[in-house]
Amino acid sequence: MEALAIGSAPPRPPGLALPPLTRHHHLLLHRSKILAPRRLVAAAPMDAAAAAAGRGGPAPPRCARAETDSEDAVATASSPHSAEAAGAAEQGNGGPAPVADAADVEGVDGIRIRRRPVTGPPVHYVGPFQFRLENEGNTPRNILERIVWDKEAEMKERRPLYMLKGPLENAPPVRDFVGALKASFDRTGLPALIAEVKKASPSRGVLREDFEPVQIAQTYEKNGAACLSVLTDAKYFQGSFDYLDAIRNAGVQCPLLCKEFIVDAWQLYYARLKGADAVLLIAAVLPDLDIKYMLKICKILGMAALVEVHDEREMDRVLGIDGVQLIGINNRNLETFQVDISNTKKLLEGERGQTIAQKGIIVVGESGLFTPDHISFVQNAGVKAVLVGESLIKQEDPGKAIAGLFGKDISPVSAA
Ligand SMILES: O=C(O)c1ccccc1NCC(=O)[C@H](O)[C@H](O)COP(=O)(O)O
Repeated sequence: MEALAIGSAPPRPPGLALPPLTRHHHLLLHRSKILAPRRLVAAAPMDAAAAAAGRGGPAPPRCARAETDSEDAVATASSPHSAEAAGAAEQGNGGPAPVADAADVEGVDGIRIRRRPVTGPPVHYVGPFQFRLENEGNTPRNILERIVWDKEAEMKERRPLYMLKGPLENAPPVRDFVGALKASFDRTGLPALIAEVKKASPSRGVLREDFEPVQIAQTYEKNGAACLSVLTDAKYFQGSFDYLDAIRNAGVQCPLLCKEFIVDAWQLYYARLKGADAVLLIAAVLPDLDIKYMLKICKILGMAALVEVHDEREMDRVLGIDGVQLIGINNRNLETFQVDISNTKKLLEGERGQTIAQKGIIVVGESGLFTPDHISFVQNAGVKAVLVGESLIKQEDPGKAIAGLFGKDISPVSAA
């Protein structure tokens, strides 16, 4: 592993040498006056002194910059190429914030998820209450956007990066995630299994009440999983970063994917620190420059990156990025939650499939795989690996369920 580019002394050591993204400058992008459709969504008692003085109480803490500019709704996006302008805006020396339409953001960066909640119209004060109006600007458009907005808020609470330096030096050695997938495919002739340690999900609620992550990981490994995917998001998936080191410390050898909603390079370092061998980068969430930047950090840390796409546009973006080894095609529609495994086939047809083959990229079919027919279908479409959660985790013994999913025993013992 290359030396980590992390310095040692607070508050921001020169050796930290992280590219600008870690500071997450957020470019003001959207000067929207669109207030409709309006809906009252929140009421909170106003600051008593302010009420007595006949003025509004303190503005909610969210998105402070926007609160100071109450006429403007702002959408923000995080990307290195926006950093310069946003940095100037943050320091108050850049004049008016650059203005662009939310649609332009998608057009330029290709991301579908707005990267920070816009605030919409100002708070209204009525007597001792303050009201916030719900509009398209301050309401997540889908579950992924909601998760990502919460994740960005979560990031504000994180420990500073320099505090990870010491523990990172003692992180367990990285395991070869891509190598394990290839070895499994060569051994079985079937898509390598990334089995997901997943207690709950936004679409299905709690999947397994008696959730013992270590036991589940052990039975997955014993029954032929090549790698494991560990959900670390607490709020929506009831996951935990602690599951990563718990599973490793229990002696499980399968490389581990940290299944997180990554919006900040800090999460990459933390994932490694907790024992991850790979991370998920979601193209709907991350602009190309962020993906490139994060791929570089993954390389420095020795981790693999599974870059996830949902549609042709995201696939084309990702195919334009050098150094991508693994592409995950997610069959779950983010708006409706419906899974349609023909999405995998659609995205691998024609020129895209050829480019993927030429580049030697391994494609992972993700979500909604329940039967041997499903596995055959995505294998015929061109995947070399599958990421499976629900159909295994809901079974009494999730490990034994692997043979049912593949239509045969794929455990290493069966091959011996
Ligand atoms: O699983 C969800 O409900 C979900 C909702 C919003 C964003 C992501 C979501 N899932 C993450 C995944 O990618 C799946 O856990 C993974 O592909 C396994 O899917 P499945 O086999 O269908 O459990």
